[in-house]
Amino acid sequence: MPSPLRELLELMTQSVDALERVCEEKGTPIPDLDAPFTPQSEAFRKDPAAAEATKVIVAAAHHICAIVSRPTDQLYTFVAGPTRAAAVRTCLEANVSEILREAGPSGMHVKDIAEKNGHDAEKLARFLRYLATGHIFREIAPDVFAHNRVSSMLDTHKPSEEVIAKPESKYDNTRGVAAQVSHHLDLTFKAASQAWETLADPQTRLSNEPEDAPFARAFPADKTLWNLLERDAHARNRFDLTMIASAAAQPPDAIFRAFAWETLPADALVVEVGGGMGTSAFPLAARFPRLRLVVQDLPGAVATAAPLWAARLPAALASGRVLLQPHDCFAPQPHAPAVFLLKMILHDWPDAHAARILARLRAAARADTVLVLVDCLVPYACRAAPAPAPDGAPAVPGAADFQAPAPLLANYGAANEFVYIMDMMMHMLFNAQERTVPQFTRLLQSEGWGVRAVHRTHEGNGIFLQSIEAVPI
Ligand SMILES: C[S@@+](CC[C@H](N)C(=O)[O-])C[C@H]1O[C@@H](n2cnc3c(N)ncnc32)[C@H](O)[C@@H]1O
Repeated sequence: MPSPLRELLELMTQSVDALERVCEEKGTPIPDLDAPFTPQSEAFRKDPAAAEATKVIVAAAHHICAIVSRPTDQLYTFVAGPTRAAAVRTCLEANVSEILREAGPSGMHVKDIAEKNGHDAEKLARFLRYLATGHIFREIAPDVFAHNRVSSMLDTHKPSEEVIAKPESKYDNTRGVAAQVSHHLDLTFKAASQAWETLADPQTRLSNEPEDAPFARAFPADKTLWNLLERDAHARNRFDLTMIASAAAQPPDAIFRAFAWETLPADALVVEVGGGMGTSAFPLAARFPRLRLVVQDLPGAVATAAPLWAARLPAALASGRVLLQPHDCFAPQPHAPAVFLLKMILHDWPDAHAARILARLRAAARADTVLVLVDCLVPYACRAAPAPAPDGAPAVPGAADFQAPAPLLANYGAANEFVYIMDMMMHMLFNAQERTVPQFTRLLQSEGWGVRAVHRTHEGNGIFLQSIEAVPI
């Protein structure tokens, strides 16, 4: 009987073989860790067999580390979270990425980096060396650092002189990942520092109110992230870019697979609740110009979104096909559309609040209204049979999690860690959560919605921004 270590190694070997085979057939190289990211460097992932092989390799590699590492070393991969985060934040906000991009593949001595950004060279070298040890940046000669594929994600692609001179507009008009990292390392990081204090306090321990989240303890004047974003235009802009980055992490046509939009009649009304910058509404309006779309959000978000629409799809607003509407999702819903779309909305709210949002939509819904939720679907870490459908009804298509081959963790372990990271972030920021399919099912049912189908895609690992279709019951 082979040991788990051998079995994991065997899975890894088979997956490396499969990955190399697909990459050779498709002409999509396995990326070079030492070269900066390009969209082409990730092209191999589009193939489902390559994506599956990648997940198994990552999950098996981490699982093997957990078996053979000293337990304290393994523990410290988590204990060191704040230290790791602080090192990334330092290099991000000290504009090291922009400086190193301009230096090119031969890199730059840390004294020259410090000369440009005005920081202490010795300290910068230590942060950079720590990150290089985690495969973020490279130390290519003593104290000489260069980008690699991972560190290049921190680059805004703006001139270093500009971001050093104008830090407040550093993330404006960027493609988003650096802004997303900045948002998390600033607001989420500070909120996370208060997670235990919030749970230790009997006043907040059992509360699920957003005003009692760790965020509120870190930012007592604002209480919620939404209040902070309404008063701080820089933070709002950076947050909106995080949504654009999340959308960019998905294939551009992902929203088209969330629901069969083509089955809607001409002039059908789609209301997107909390539509933000239109990461879904833009592609929908462009591909289905006969649909009518109402994109609702808080006034600050609508004000930021309006010029984006005016620039990208001016005809949509001018013709009245797309309406941007300031609307609080806790207020009565004024429309009875063919489809309500909520993407990354319910994960921002604890159950009681999410139920109130769903109740407003149910009260406004027609008998044939469809509710489309796009959110993460959290898998269990263990092997679990799909939850039985209520009253012996047939199982909901797509409800079962994708499961990894044994002895990997059923949820593909570290390969899917991002969904648990997001779940923790939702806790820190909002007292909210990502949900399992059974949790969504119960929540929806409590407000008169029945789950009709779950749509999972390989690109999202069956987890990231998948969709649930629900109908009035
Ligand atoms: C996580 S973002 C998702 C944005 C968008 N659906 C997307 O996927 O790009 C959540 C959105 O909910 C909006 N929001 C927060 N509170 C709201 C409320 N009470 N009513 C309506 N929208 C709200 C935020 O402004 C933000 O744009």
